Amino acid sequence: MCTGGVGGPKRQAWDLKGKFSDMEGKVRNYQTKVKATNQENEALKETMVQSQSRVVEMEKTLARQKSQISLLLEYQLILASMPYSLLRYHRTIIYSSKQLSIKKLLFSRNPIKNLILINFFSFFYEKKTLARLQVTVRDQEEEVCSLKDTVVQQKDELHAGEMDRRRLHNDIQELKGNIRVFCRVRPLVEGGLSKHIQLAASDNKTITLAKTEEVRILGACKTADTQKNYNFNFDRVFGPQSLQQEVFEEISLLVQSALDGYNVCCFAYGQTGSGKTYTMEGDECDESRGVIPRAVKQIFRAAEKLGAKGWEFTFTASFVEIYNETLQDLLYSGKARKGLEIRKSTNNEVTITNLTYERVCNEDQVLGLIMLANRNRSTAQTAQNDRSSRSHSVFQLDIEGVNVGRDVKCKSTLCLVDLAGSERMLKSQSQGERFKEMTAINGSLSNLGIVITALANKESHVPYRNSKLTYLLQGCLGGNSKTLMFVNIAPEPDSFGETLNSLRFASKVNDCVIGTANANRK
Ligand SMILES: Nc1ncnc2c1ncn2[C@@H]1O[C@H](COP(=O)(O)OP(=O)(O)OP(=O)(O)O)[C@@H](O)[C@H]1O
Repeated sequence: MCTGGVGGPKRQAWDLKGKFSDMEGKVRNYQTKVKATNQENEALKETMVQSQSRVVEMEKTLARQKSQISLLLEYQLILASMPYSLLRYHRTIIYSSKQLSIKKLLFSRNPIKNLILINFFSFFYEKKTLARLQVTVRDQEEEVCSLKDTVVQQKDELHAGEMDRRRLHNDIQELKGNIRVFCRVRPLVEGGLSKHIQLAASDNKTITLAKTEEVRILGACKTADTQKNYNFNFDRVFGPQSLQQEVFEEISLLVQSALDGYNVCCFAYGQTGSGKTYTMEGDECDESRGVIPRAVKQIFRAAEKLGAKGWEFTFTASFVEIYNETLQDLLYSGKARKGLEIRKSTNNEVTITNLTYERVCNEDQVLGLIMLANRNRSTAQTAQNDRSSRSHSVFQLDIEGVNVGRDVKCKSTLCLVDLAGSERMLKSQSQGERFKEMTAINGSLSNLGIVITALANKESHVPYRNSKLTYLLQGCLGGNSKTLMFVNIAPEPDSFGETLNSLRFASKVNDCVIGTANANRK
C-alpha cells in the first residue's frame, strides 16, 4: 500500500485522502517545528536580556573601577607631592589611631586597669615633655647667667671709664689752674671799637690798655703825645663780639666738675654797667642766656646721663643777696627775713640759718627760682635806687650724688656770683648811705682779693670771716674748689681808670695758684 507521508511511498494520484492525510502530517510536523523554534527563540531572547543587563552592570563596575583608579592615581600624585614631614605626620596619625584602637580594646576589656594605663601613658608623655622643657629652661638660664655676667662686666667697664673720665677731666682742669681769670669787654653802646682797648689778634689771652698823654718837651715850648701801654694776660680774653655761647663753652668743663664732686665758684667782677649781669644771667632770649641758666641746663643734662651709669643726684638751690653786709633771702617774697646768719659746721660746711633751701629736680624749677629771685631783687631795688649794682648776688646749687651699686658718694656746690660794682667813689662825693655802701662793697671786694692771695701764699690764716661774701664763699674758694673769675670791662674812654683798676685786681688773682682740688667723694 502506498502512503503520501514523509519518507513513505509515493501516493497514487487518486489517493487524495492519503495525500491529505500526508499533508496534515506535514503541517503538524511544521507546527511542532515552529513551536520548538519559537520556544528556542524565547529562551534566546531571555538570554539576550540577561546578557544585556550583565553588560550594563559590568559597564557600571568598569566605570566605578575607572574612577577608583583615577582617584588612586590622584591620591598617589598628592602623596608624591606631600613633603616628607607631612608624610611622617600622616604615619603618626595612623600610628596614633592604631594606639588608640589598642587602648580602646584594652579599655573595653578592663576599664579601670586601662584608665590607669592611659594615665600612665600621658604621664610618661608629659614627663618627657617636662624633661625637654627643663633642658630648654636650663639652657636659657645659662644664657641669662652669661648675659648677666656680660652686663656686670660692661657696667664695671663703664664705671671704670667714668672714673677715668673724671680723673682726666680733673687733670685737665688742674693743668689749666684751679683759679682762672677770663676778661670780657662789653661792646660800646653806640657800636664800633674803643681806641684805648687793644686785643691781640694772634691770641685771645692778651689785652692792652693804651693811654695817650700830652707831655711837654724839655727846653721847648712844645708838647707831644706819648702813649703808655698797660698789658695784661689772662686765661682768655673775650672781645666785644663774643657770644654768650662762646663764653659758656670755655667754662662748661668747669661746670661738669661740680657733678664730679668738686666745689666750683664762678664770679663776675667789674664796675657798674660793665656787663657782669649780662655775663652771669643774660637776657630772656635763648642765645643771650648767660652762665647761670646755661650751667643749670648742663648740670641737669649731665646728671641724667650719669643716671644711666647708676648715679642718683639731689639738688638744692638757694639765692642770697649781700647788701651792706647783711644777707637777704631772694627766694623769700615776704618782708625781709630776719635771723639769716652764716654758720660753719664741724665738717666745714657753710650754711645760712633761716634761708630758703629749695629742693629742685629739673632745669625749669631752677629757672623759676631765678625769676623769683629777680622779682624779689627788683622790689628791693625800687625801694633803694640802683641797689642791685651795689649788692652781691650769690646763687648756690648744692649737689649730692650717690652711686648705690658702687657705694660711692659725692657732694659739691656750684656757686655763681654777680658781684657789686667795683668802682671806687671819691670820698667827697659819697656821704651817708652811699658812703656806708661804698665802704661795704670796697671792703668785701678787697677782702676777696686778700683771701685769694692768702690761699695762693698758703698762709696759715685766711681771713674768710672779714666779710660776709668771703665767709659765705669759704667752701667754694680755696683748696677744695675750682674758681673762675670774669673781669668785665666797660669800653668807654671815661671808664679808663676803673678798667685799669679792675684789670690790676684781676691780674693779681690770675697770678694766684691755689692748691690742688680734691673731689668730695667717699
Ligand atoms: N657782651 C655784651 N653784649 C651785649 N650787651 C651787653 C654785653 N654786656 C653788657 N651788655 C649790656 O650792657 C648793659 C649793662 O650790662 P650789665 O647790666 O650786665 O652790667 P653790670 O655790670 O651787671 O651792671 P650792674 O653792676 O649795675 O649790675 C646792659 O644793658 C647789658 O644788656
